[in-house]
Amino acid sequence: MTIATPLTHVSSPAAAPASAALELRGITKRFGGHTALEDFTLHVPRGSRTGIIGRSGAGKSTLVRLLSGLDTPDSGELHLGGENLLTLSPAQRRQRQARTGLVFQHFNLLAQRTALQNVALPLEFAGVPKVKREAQARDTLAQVGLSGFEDRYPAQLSGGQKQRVGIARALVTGPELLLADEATSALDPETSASILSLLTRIQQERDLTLIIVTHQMEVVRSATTHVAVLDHGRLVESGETGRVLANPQHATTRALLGAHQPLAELAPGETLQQLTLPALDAATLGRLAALGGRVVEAQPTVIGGRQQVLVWLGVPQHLSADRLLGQLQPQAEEVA
Ligand SMILES: Nc1ncnc2c1ncn2[C@@H]1O[C@H](COP(=O)(O)OP(=O)(O)OP(=O)(O)O)[C@@H](O)[C@H]1O
Repeated sequence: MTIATPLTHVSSPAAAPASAALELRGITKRFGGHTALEDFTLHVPRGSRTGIIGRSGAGKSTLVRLLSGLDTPDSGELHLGGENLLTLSPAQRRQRQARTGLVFQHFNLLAQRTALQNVALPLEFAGVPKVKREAQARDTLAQVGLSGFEDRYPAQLSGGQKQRVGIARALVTGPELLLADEATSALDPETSASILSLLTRIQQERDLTLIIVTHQMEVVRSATTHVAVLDHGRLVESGETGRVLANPQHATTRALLGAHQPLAELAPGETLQQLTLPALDAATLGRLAALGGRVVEAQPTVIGGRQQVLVWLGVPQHLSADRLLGQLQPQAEEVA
């Protein structure tokens, strides 16, 4: 059983420190009494494809809003290209953050504009003359495989084609950093794979830094060089993707990998449920037994600075996760 010590850098500690495209230091963001990000520190190497993965509620969207300048942390430092953006005036900060290209889950294309006009929009905002911006938009559409689609409206494009337009729009201003927020979550697996290979090719050809925010380990596995695992607003594990996936140290990483599912231990008629509990005490075990469930495996973990127990349960097939949670309240906090 291992309790991971959160690493603060995605580069290997043994390696010479790579220069950072982006560095977050001790970032905390609260909403009222709720802490969405806590003392979050992350070093994103220049020229890497870094995945940031976490379950629902881990803090991914909060992080994306901070990185894209839509929100400000309560404390901490956000260095882009070696400069702490949080010490700049709002206007300077907006100007610097415009160097980050954003790719969205739901494409965010303007329905009344053609593909070409959508891609040209950031250049229009930047005051680039029409002929020049349309030529640049045409070139960028060609780079994402959409030559011939310039005059189509979003409603005339497939999901994958819309996302290609979204990527072209993010690239047209020549950003140093590309931030893809769940960019393939709305797509079928085949289209998702083609968008990930496009992002990988573009990152390599343009030598930019790509950050992929996702809840899917498959995306991390297929498209990233580095990964950071976010859980309850904290960084719990990070490093080179191959190393982390080959030897995940934290229970959350293992749960996301699905690599640590003791299916072999299940009895006929049982299904596996995974819960995080504050403690595995006699009262909880009693409630479980009354429901016909049993503990298959348990391991200690630390979530949000608190000691917890990650428990795999064999439960009767008719027992839904919701009912299980309801019966174990207040002990159970979540179903993974
Ligand atoms: N504006 C807000 N006001 C209050 N709480 C918020 C706000 N935004 C986020 N939170 C809370 O902060 C935590 C992190 O939310 P966030 O949306 O960043 O998670 P996420 O990892 O993006 O989840 P998902 O994958 O479900 O979108 C959650 O507990 C959420 O309820």
